[in-house]
Amino acid sequence: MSHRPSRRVVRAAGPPQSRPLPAPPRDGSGASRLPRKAIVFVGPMAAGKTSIGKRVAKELGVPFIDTDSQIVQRHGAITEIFAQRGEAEFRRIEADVVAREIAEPGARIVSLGGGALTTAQTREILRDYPVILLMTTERAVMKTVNLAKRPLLRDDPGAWSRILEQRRPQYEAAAKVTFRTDKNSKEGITRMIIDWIYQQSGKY
Ligand SMILES: Nc1ncnc2c1ncn2[C@@H]1O[C@H](COP(=O)(O)OP(=O)(O)O)[C@@H](O)[C@H]1O
Ligand SMILES: O=C(O)C1=C[C@@H](OP(=O)(O)O)[C@@H](O)[C@H](O)C1
Ligand SMILES: [Mg+2]
Repeated sequence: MSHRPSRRVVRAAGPPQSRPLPAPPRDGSGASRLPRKAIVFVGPMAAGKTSIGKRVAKELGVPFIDTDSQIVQRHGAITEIFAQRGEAEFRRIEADVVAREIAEPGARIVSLGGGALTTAQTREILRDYPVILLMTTERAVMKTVNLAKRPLLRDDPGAWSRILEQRRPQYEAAAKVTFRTDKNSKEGITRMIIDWIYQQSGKY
């Protein structure tokens, strides 16, 4: 039977802290304390999955994979895929890329697109993975989001909240832990996530 770690929600609150990023353990056990499989970032559009995922991977010294980037490399711009082939075809391509990247052995960070969990196959595969949900607010997103790259928001930025409410149950069911990216600096969030990953030692 697969091991199902208990869910824990970390609500980032309070002022940004100045503690440095956690150093890898001095006994050289850092790598052995990491999961031997993908650590997966999920969450709504522009919550920070790509940017925080990249930082966490760099700090841990493990590969970083962004499934949207993989799709763009193989199939061209996401806006073009949506416009010319439709969202259903995009989801099919996305599900294949996610399945392939998640199946690679060894510690690595895999950041998904915000709609990846709308595919049942992806939700099922992720049940036994350390899945980190990044959550934010429409207010915070509207300050930072690059609308040109996100076809679902481009013509209707207010769709962010409506889409989030539709998907929230899927995000919450998949998440083993949640971090708020609207309440902390990128460095602070990165540090908390790395702490959490090391706390998972031996679970995955
Ligand atoms: N505290 C924060 N955490 C994460 N992202 C932040 C934060 N503050 C600002 N941002 C910005 O928000 C945007 C998030 O975009 P991105 O990482 O592409 O999100 P996603 O991959 O979830 O769509 C980036 O431009 C990032 O620089
Ligand atoms: O939420 C979504 O349906 C989407 C999110 C995007 O990724 P980000 O969440 O990284 O912006 C990208 O996959 C595509 O535009 C569709
Ligand atoms: Mg992204």
